[in-house]
Amino acid sequence: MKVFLDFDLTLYNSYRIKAQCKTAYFPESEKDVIDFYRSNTPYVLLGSGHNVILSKEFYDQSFLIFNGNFNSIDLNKATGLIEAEAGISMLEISEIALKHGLSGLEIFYDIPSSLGGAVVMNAGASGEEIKDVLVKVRYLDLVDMTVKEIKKEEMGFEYRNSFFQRNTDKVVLKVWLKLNQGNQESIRIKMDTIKESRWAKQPKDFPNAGSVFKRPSGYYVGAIMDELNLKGFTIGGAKISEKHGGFIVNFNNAKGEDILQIINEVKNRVFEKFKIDLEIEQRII
Ligand SMILES: NC(=O)C1=CN([C@@H]2O[C@H](COP(=O)(O)OP(=O)(O)OC[C@H]3O[C@@H](n4cnc5c(N)ncnc54)[C@H](OP(=O)(O)O)[C@@H]3O)[C@@H](O)[C@H]2O)C=CC1
Ligand SMILES: C=C(O[C@H]1[C@H](O)[C@@H](CO)O[C@H](OP(=O)(O)OP(=O)(O)OC[C@H]2O[C@@H](n3ccc(=O)[nH]c3=O)[C@H](O)[C@@H]2O)[C@@H]1NC(C)=O)C(=O)O
Repeated sequence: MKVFLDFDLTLYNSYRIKAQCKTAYFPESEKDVIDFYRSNTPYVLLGSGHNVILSKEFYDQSFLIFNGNFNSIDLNKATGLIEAEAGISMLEISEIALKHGLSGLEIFYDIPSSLGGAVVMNAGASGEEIKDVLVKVRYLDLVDMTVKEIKKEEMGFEYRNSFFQRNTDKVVLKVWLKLNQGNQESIRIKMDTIKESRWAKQPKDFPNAGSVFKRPSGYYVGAIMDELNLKGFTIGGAKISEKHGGFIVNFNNAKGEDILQIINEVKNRVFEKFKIDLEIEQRII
């Protein structure tokens, strides 16, 4: 396992917020992950850092960062079963599925995430979610430091919610997925089409971490921002994207605090006008 002291986290969070941690660990195997939890507390876990707001400039905690490592994968083309470690990126795994003519991960081609992070929050787009292809998960239970397995049916998946979202003392180590035999050309077309439509709608020009809030029942956050005239609303180096109101972008050296202040203001104004209590999707660290 690689270990770094006084580690700069700027390139490890997709908002590109400048922050440092005292120690950063990059595991390469399940043993590395378990060893880390045996010897280090308190801690922060980052998959690929695409769903976090770093609220502090310096962290005393140790960071365990997967960042595309801890990514071994086994694939059985005949059965469509994939067994992969939690650190693999969804981009990599969707490209491997494509190469083997397996369908089911096309939407994840453009969802920046680790496999573990995607399972934790039941990531999805275009009406599909990771739960649709999930079979089971192997995880480290920090309560008794044992490794356990849980089947999809026992994970109580909901929109952007899962057993792991509700139990943050469990660490996803390995994931089993079941894909369908497909046609390589159709898989490629679906991947490209979804990516194209997302790039047309979402801000890709400034660092961001996707949707800030969950969709409130019966509403779209972007449409609410239009109605409240909040697009472009700026605090410090952060602003609500003019392109998609559901995103906050870092356009000029934003601090985590800038993003949190925008969130606060948006929550207040939305509650005032619509009596909706917006729920944050991103993790504040
Ligand atoms: N649809 C879209 O376009 C986008 C979606 N996203 C979503 O955001 C998420 C980003 O994933 P990722 O970048 O990996 O997440 P992050 O690295 O941003 O981690 C976010 C939190 O998830 C938890 N977590 C991550 N990995 C694990 C794991 N292996 N086991 C247990 N908990 C874990 C940790 O919380 P804790 O330790 O507190 O449990 C962590 O603080 C995905 O769900 C992705 O789909 C992000 C951007 C755009
Ligand atoms: C980006 C994420 O996921 C995204 C995912 O990519 C897209 C596409 O499937 O659907 C969700 O966004 P979303 O609810 O904003 O959906 P979109 O399809 O982008 O927009 C919904 C509707 O709002 C309208 N809209 C959008 C933006 C805007 O500024 N104004 C506006 O009116 C659009 O025209 C559309 O009719 C996911 N977000 C959540 C929280 O559910 C993420 O989770 O980080």
